Amino acid sequence: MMKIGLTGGIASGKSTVSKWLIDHGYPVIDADEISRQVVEPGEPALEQIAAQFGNQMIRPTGELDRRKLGTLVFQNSEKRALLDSLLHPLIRRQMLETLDHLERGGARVVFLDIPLLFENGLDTWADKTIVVSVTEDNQLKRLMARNSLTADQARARIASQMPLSEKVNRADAVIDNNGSIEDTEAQLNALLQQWALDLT
Ligand SMILES: CC(C)(COP(=O)(O)OP(=O)(O)OC[C@H]1O[C@@H](n2cnc3c(N)ncnc32)[C@H](O)[C@@H]1O)[C@@H](O)C(=O)NCCC(=O)NCCS
Ligand SMILES: Nc1ncnc2c1ncn2[C@@H]1O[C@H](COP(=O)(O)OP(=O)(O)OP(=O)(O)O)[C@@H](O)[C@H]1O
Repeated sequence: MMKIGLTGGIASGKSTVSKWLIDHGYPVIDADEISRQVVEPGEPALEQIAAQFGNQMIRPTGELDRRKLGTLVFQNSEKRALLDSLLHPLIRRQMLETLDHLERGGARVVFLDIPLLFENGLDTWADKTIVVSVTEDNQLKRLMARNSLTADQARARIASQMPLSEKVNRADAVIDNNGSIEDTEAQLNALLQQWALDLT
């Protein structure tokens, strides 16, 4: 089974690319989605977050207050490291389980949509890597719009990751997502053909 690591900078367009892949029948393991599953009400990780970061991180509904925790960890790297140390082992374990399941099911290819692929050395799991890239200006604008953040808040989030330019340098292939979605889809199509991964 060929494993393709899919990454980029925050708000560079990974989810947009992932959605296209899923719509076209490819299996995608989404680390962000798993990171939400492991903190659902009743999960031990949610209790650990309450214990380490305070009960004010849990909403009256019993769910994690993602906005509040995000505001804290993206302006405090020690707190972010603490959160990462709680969640990353759980996320990794779930990803490995799903990989195993897909492998047993005879999948030919799987995409690993992982924002911190290079930061956490998970590119070693992948046969090839794709980075979804945008200019700093587009990244900032899209992140501010999507998450209703100020420019300073958005810059802090961008700064919490490896510079996108460095990810581009490490990638086997780069998708430029500055243009229209159709532009991006055309690049993906071409790449999948080049790598002989088209399903048609
Ligand atoms: C801090 C949290 C609660 C904020 O939640 P929120 O719903 O606002 O954001 P979401 O989870 O959709 O993440 C949005 C993007 O932020 C970036 N990001 C998230 N966590 C981190 C992190 N620890 N370090 C650097 N970038 C991160 C990623 O690019 C991600 O795609 C959440 O991101 C979280 O639990 N992060 C820790 C787990 C993690 O590392 N997730 C990302 C990779 S698996
Ligand atoms: N080609 C495009 N043109 C205009 N807007 C776009 C384009 N691609 C993505 N967007 C928008 O930019 C924002 C970020 O895209 P997306 O959520 O796919 O990024 P991401 O890399 O998955 O982000 P994160 O790392 O935060 O999960 C979204 O609001 C999305 O709708």
